[in-house]
Amino acid sequence: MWCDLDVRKTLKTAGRVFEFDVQLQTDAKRLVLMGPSGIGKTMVLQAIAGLIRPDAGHIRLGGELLFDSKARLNLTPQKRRVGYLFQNYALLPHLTALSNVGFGLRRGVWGFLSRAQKQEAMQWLERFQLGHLAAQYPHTLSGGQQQRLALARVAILQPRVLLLDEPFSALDPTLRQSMREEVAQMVDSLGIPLIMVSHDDEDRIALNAEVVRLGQVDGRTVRL
Ligand SMILES: Nc1ncnc2c1ncn2[C@@H]1O[C@H](COP(=O)(O)OP(=O)(O)OP(=O)(O)O)[C@@H](O)[C@H]1O
Repeated sequence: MWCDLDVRKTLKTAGRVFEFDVQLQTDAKRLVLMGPSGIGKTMVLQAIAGLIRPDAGHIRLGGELLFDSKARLNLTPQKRRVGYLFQNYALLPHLTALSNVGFGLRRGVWGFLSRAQKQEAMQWLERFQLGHLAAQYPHTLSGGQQQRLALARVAILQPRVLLLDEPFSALDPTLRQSMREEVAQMVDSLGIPLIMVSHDDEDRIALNAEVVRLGQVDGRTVRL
C-alpha cells in the first residue's frame, strides 16, 4: 500500500468544534482531494508535511512511517522529504531564481551555494525552461514562471511526494492548462507521487488522478 493514512484531530475555538477523522488507503500515486470549503483538505496536506500534529492515527507513505501516535513517532518536516507547494508559492523575494531553486540544498541557515550546487540548481532551472531567467528576482517573473520556479525548487529536493494546494486556481485558463500538463509531465518523468487539493474536475482529468472526497457526517469530517 503506497499511501496509508489515519488522521484524527479535534480543533476547538470559541463556540466551534472542528472534528476530523479521515482514513485513506490506496496504491494510486496521483490523488486529488475534493470537498467543500473548510472541510479540512489543506489539513490533510499539513498533516502529511508534518506542519500539524494529528491527535491520533498514523501516516505511512511509500512504506515509511512519518507519524504514528501509538509509537510516539513524529518525524520533523525536514526528515519527511515532502515537497509542499504552497498556494502563494512561498518564493523568497530577495533571492534570484537560481538561489531560490538552490535554497533547499544549502547547509545551515547562512550556507552559501557551492559551485556544484549552483550547477545543479541551474540544471533544474533549465529543466523548467527558466535557465535564461536565473539572475531575475521573483517579482519580475510572470505568474506561470513563478509557478514553474516554485515547482523547480520543490523538485530539486527529490521529494517522496509532491503536495499541491490548489496550484492552478489563480492562473488564467490558458496558463492553467499548460501548468497542468507541466505538472503531469513532471510527475511522470521524475516518478514523484502527487497529492493535490482542487475544486476543479479538469485537474483530476488532466492528471489522471484518483479522487478522494471529504464531507461532513454527524458533524465530523470524514472520507465519503
Ligand atoms: N487553529 C484552528 N482552530 C480551529 N479551527 C481551525 C484552526 N485551523 C483551521 N481550522 C478549521 O479547520 C477547518 C479545515 O480547514 P482547511 O483549511 O483544512 O479547509 P479546506 O478544506 O482546505 O478549505 P478551503 O477549500 O476553503 O481552502 C476549517 O473549518 C477551519 O476553520
